[in-house]
Amino acid sequence: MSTFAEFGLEPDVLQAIMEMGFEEATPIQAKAIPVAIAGKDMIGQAQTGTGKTAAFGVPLISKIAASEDRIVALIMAPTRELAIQVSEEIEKLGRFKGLRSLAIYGGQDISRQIRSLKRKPQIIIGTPGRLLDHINRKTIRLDDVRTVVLDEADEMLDMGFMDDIQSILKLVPDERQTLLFSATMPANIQKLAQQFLRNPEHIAVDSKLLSAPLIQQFYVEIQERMKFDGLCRLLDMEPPELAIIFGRTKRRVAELSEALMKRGYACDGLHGDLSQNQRDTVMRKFRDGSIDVLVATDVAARGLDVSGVTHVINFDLPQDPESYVHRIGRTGRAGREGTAWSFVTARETDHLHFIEKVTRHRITKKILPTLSEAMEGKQKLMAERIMDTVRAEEDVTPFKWVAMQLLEQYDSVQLLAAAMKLLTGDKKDVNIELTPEDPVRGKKRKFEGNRGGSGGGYGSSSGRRYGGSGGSGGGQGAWRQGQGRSDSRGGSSYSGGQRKPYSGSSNRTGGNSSSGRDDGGYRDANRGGRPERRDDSRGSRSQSEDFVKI
Ligand SMILES: Nc1ncnc2c1ncn2[C@@H]1O[C@H](COP(=O)(O)OP(=O)(O)OP(=O)(O)O)[C@@H](O)[C@H]1O
Ligand SMILES: [Mg+2]
Repeated sequence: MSTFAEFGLEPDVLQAIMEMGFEEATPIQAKAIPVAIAGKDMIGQAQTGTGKTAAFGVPLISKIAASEDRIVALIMAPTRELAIQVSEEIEKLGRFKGLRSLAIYGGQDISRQIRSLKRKPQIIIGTPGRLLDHINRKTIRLDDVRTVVLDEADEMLDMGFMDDIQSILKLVPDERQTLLFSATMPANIQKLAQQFLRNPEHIAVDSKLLSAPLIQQFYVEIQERMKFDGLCRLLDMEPPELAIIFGRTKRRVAELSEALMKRGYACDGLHGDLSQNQRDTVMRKFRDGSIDVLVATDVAARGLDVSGVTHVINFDLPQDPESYVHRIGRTGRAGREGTAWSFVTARETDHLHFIEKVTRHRITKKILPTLSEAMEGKQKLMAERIMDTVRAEEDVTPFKWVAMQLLEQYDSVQLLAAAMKLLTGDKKDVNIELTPEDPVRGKKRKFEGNRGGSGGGYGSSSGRRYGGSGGSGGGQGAWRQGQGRSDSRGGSSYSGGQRKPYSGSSNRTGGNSSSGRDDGGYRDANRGGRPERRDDSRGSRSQSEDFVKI
């Protein structure tokens, strides 16, 4: 099973899939779509970045009639950014059917959402806190819901949404289909599944491998106070196309992004203390390439799909192995390659080995690049940019006269070197001091990973590897995105990153996550700093278009 046509989808849905540039189904899609179309409950597990959204999105869209004027499908996701992203994918999938969907999340003006609800969307994609808010206000009724999807269900539980999810699910008729998706399935998910899924089919791809071959994983042993300079060296040596740097706490993220800006990097921070407007702006800047470095708490660890992320750097090690997998899974998506670096202090080496053990992946130790290696990397990049401009025969006429004058007076090498120094925006002399973080202390718990599949059991799936040697259905795991989705962002300043065209083989998986996130209430997973606050429901507005006709 490899092409979407084989699922017997209606032409409107097939056309949408083609326009999105999907040529072949990914392995999880190949397995999950027929089961979901058959109406069965399902627990779907596959590595990060392998198309789980469409795996539930395609069957969901297929089942809804455009004439429907009630809410018939409900998708729950842990964070606002994820709710928005999933709703965008659902919107694309349903475009030609003329369905309506609406993202409902905290931090956005509720009366605006209420107005949008009057347009009778058939599909709601929401974070649990705000959903419950609407249910209590009777602005959302779930009486007609026939399909429920829990995306990143383990994370929602981790964030303390169990009660909210239970309250919501109790209001959905029993005669429904429930689908649960994540890259990782820790033990607590079983509880939820037992309670709310009926004879679920366990669909897993490569469940034995929690590793991610398309993501190169490295770690550096480093002292806490050396981390910042180490980070700058890494960014200089291997200039990313886009990079996400994870910090443990909101304070950490705020300090770090400010420090990087001071040193001349195009970066911004994302954490739960920002208003929805600010969060939207940061994400937009990252997606369109006006910044290349996003510093974030775990609010960005789950599900976020930004094409062109070549590097993930764990400035602070995450608390859970699952979180590690989800974090690094922000790169190496849709068959592309990526690189993950983790900073590990001496007292955290045991924790790193625990992560290695759970993810069953060796993380290679590396030594930080020296100052001159880092400088060389940066200079190479500058040279490339200059050469690109020359090769592209860009019009530099207005600069030529002054250039000639300068060349008459000064040595050409001296001149070019000075110009490059200016171009690199090097601000190494800016003094930066970050508040130190305590070393991470792993939760003492037994990891159940994704081996906990009851019944059908995840392990029983043959663990077919797609791409590489294994091939998926049509061979060589050739699923990839065509032109339908932009994967190069115009105007991005970097070209030195190592984004490579899709090359197949990929296996990865994830776990749950730790620190701060979204949605309602508080959550204390951030040691050594203020915990990230979840702030779903009440609050500011968002400028993003929240209602999409699909
Ligand atoms: N069949 C396909 N062919 C090519 N690209 C695809 C296909 N299906 C999905 N994609 C793309 O792959 C990327 C990752 O998809 P998605 O976000 O659904 O992954 P995921 O499995 O949910 O990852 P995560 O575990 O991080 O949430 C997206 O950009 C999506 O558009
Ligand atoms: Mg996902």
